Amino acid sequence: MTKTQIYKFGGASVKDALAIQNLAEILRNRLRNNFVIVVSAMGKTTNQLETLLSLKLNGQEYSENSAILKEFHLEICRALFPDEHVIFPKIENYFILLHHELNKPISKHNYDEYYDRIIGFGELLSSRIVMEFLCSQGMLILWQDARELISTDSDFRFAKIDWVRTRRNCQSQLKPKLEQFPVLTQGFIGADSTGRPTTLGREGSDFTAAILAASLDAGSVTIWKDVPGVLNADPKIFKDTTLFQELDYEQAAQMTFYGASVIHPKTIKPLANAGIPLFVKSFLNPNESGTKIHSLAKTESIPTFILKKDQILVSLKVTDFTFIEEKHIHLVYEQLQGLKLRVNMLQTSAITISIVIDSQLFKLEQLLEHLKGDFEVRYNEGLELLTVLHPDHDTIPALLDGFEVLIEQNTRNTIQIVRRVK
Ligand SMILES: Nc1ncnc2c1ncn2[C@@H]1O[C@H](COP(=O)(O)OP(=O)(O)O)[C@@H](O)[C@H]1O
Ligand SMILES: N[C@@H](CC(=O)OP(=O)(O)O)C(=O)O
Repeated sequence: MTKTQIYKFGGASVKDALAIQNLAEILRNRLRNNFVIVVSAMGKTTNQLETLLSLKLNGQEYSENSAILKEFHLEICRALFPDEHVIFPKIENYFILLHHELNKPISKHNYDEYYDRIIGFGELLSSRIVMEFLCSQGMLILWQDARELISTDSDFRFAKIDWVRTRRNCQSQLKPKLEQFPVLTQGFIGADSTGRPTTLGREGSDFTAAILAASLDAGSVTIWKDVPGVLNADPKIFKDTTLFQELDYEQAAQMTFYGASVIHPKTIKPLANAGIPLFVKSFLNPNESGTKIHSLAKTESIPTFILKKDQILVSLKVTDFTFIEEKHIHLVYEQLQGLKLRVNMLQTSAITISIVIDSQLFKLEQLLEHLKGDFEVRYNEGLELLTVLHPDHDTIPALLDGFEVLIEQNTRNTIQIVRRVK
């Protein structure tokens, strides 16, 4: 039997009717049995659902935003389907369910669980629309609710995978279907052991594709993007980028760790462990080879630039005339872990620990609250963290033109700079 192939289509590849028609063309000659299609929410739908949530949290009116989101999906459907198509009542139905959920009470304390009940509607809507469109184009495909496959713990918004149960679900529920038909499902969403919806972290649909691949012993995963493949920098930010034809799993994992957003950071590990190749290809030029990420004996080291925006630099100074010791670092990490915050950069001096973290709703105030008893705390928001892997030192000054550098860290293979626009 041929091995399963997995295609993942992200928000940009399903952002409007033309994009969905293009997706269908990509699939037309490639589709076969043992084929899983994973889709994300359309365009910026997840951000819009986050806006709905914050309006609800602040007790503000959200009905207009919800109406705009519904109209966005209906307009795409009007361009793809005849008026009487079943998709229209289905969309109505999803919005009734969404409002039913939004009518429930929300607070800071149940926010994460509430978030996961709401945010997955983007994927549910897009997967229905794409599935119906593919069927209307003569491609018979089964729709699968990913929450029946992706089993997680109850760590809402950042749920961790229960690999044993997920594998069991995939083998017992998905595999028999795949022997007959291609299956389309949602990225990003799962459910805990009691069936409550969970999500895998923003941009987690790439990770879903990798989880399904590992659980099905798949032959390959292809993620379709609006770029030619993995480049040595984000082409939306940097000029003159170079395409990697191939990358070793480790190189790719390192790039994603520092924030190369083209692939979700958790995607590489399950694929590397199972030796499943990952292809990153352009949905705009689907016949181009893109980037193949697999096990390589020899790797190329060209300068690679990664920029993370919305960073916060927190400086923690000891107040009792001691010097920084392991116990201080331990304390800081313990608080960060409790708040599910990752350190993007750490620097210590005699009396100060400096950490760089992503800006996240509520998190900074909670962190400051927890640490103010042990440290004198200062922070700077609105910063950028620039990481250069395999730096060519001549190019660095140009990257700092017009910026103020707050901290900098150099190793032989990596430079990290926290900068702010002057
Ligand atoms: N090193 C890189 N190579 C290619 N694209 C990159 C890189 N770093 C960041 N990107 C950005 O990743 C984007 C594609 O990822 P993403 O927006 O998450 O896709 P989708 O949501 O459609 O799956 C590109 O449009 C590009 O701006
Ligand atoms: N829709 C979710 C999950 C996701 O992975 O999306 P995308 O594939 O468009 O990055 C998000 O925006 O976070």
